[in-house]
Amino acid sequence: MNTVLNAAAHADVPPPRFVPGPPGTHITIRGLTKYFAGWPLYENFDLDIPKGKIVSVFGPNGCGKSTLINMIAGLVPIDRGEILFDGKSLKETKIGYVFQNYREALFPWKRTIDNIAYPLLLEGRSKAEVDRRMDELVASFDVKFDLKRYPYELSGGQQQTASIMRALAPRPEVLFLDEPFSALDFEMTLFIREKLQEVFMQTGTTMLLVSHDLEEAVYLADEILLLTKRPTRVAEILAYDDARPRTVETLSQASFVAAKKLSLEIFQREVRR
Ligand SMILES: Nc1ncnc2c1ncn2[C@@H]1O[C@H](COP(=O)(O)OP(=O)(O)OP(=O)(O)O)[C@@H](O)[C@H]1O
Repeated sequence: MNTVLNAAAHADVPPPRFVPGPPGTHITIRGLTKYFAGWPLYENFDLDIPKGKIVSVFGPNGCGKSTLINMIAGLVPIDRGEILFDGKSLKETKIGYVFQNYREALFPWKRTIDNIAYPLLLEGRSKAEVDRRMDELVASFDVKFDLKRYPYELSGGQQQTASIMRALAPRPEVLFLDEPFSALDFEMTLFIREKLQEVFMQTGTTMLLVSHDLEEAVYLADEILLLTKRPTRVAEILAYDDARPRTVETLSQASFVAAKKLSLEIFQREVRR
């Protein structure tokens, strides 16, 4: 009886009116709800992600940073809600994804060059188009290693470089990066961080970056999205607008130090809550 009454009451509630984001919004998330094992991770979560910016996602352990980008990228199904890219669905949007674990991301049976070209072949590009795009990518990444090698013959940093090149090959509208540096040594982290910044400055691709390292999250970001503990909400969105290219000098600039300090304070406040 109760079920029937509840069902009728539910049916009477009109779905919330879709409210678009402010001008400059790329990704609009409305009413996003996701439960794991009966527990809410996100409940009626709204967010506007700006176009042509790098947004770093930062928050307490297990608050759902990876799940958030995975839901936006369509890798994890959502229970309820709507996610639109410039008003379009995910199916109508070209995206790229860089995984933390590059060792499992590249096809081991394909040469590195064929891994990178793979999404272009999936799109049905001609050989001439693929060759042209590959030349551009090699030039823009200033690749010094042999792309004819298999992934397992490359260093971790070289493999992650190849993963990023593959993700960028089809010129995605949005690039998702889930802790892309966490399996790299310090030298490679610096190298790939600079490459990403260069690519961003060349292309203006919207990027969503999950990072566990606050310095790295702030360094690359135009916005730092700080999340609460679960059920996860937006704690705050901080703008960080130091000029690019950001360099080693940026790290000691007052504006950078202030953005990092404020992010840390919000993070600590949320962890203690
Ligand atoms: N497939 C799943 N089944 C059940 N629970 C899951 C699943 N995926 C994620 N979770 C849970 O959802 C929560 C958020 O996970 P997620 O990996 O998105 O968090 P995160 O903020 O990226 O974590 P971390 O800071 O540890 O990297 C965690 O409590 C996790 O255990």
